[in-house]
Amino acid sequence: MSSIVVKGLTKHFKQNTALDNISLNIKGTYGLLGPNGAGKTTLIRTIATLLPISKGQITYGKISWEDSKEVRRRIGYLPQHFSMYQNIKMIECLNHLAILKGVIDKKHRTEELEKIIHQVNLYDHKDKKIKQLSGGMLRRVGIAQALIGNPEILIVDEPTAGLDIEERVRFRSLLRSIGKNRIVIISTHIVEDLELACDNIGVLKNGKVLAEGKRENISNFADGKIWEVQVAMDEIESLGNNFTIISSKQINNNYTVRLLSDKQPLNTANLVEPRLEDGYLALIRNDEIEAS
Ligand SMILES: Nc1ncnc2c1ncn2[C@@H]1O[C@H](COP(=O)(O)OP(=O)(O)OP(=O)(O)O)[C@@H](O)[C@H]1O
Repeated sequence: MSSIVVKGLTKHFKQNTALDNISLNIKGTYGLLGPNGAGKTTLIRTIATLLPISKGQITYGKISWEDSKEVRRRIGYLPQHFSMYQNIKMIECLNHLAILKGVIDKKHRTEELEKIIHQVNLYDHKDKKIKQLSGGMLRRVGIAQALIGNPEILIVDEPTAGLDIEERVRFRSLLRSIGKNRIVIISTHIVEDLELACDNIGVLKNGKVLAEGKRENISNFADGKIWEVQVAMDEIESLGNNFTIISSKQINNNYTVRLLSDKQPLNTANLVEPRLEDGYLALIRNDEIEAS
């Protein structure tokens, strides 16, 4: 499978630089991670051909983004804010979108939609009106419409925003299964979304690429810097003043605190294996130190 190669992409909105000369190699299930305003949506919308390229280039095998018609045939897109007509049945809605996408033959369309709604686990709800669906179901309808035409590239922007924990977990494994035979780009600022769903990660901040690589390579940015220590509740505040606390968990009267520090924070602290979230935090913190 080819990768999407982004080279020297730059995007300005008047004085605001949303993307600053970024280069990426997007393959497999690929997570775009970055804080608010990093440039994720701008990049995603550019890859989806919704924003023009003024500087830089994007290619996929022999296909260049200059030929937006060729690119669009290969892309399915679920935007951050996805909504549909509230008063029609979900299956009718998908049928309508399939016609708009050019799946004209009725038999073929019916078969394809049936396959897709099974794939996204919505078959039992196909006759419900859109307004009767939960947030998670609606996101899955969003994926269903993006899968029409069996695109080689699927792009999803903030896929789990507004979903409860159970729906999130379900949605991540759905993305994982869909990504087996195509490129799936997932943009998010929720690290857990990528921990399970993605093999490759690009980290953006302020329109720049901070790092790109396999998930474990990103985790390794925090190698030797993640500590776990047990403290009493009143010690947490002073720890927080001196170190970056990643998480804390109450166990009986004590707390197990996970924190980021270049040096052993307390004699009782143990070094632990970094996760993706830790590597991401280490990258962001390094960038802040360098910028100050
Ligand atoms: N249409 C626009 N006009 C002006 N500035 C814009 C526009 N779209 C994005 N920007 C700016 O470009 C930068 C990148 O925004 P973008 O939405 O791509 O970031 P993001 O990583 O998706 O953030 P979020 O996670 O908050 O959605 C921000 O500073 C934003 O204010």
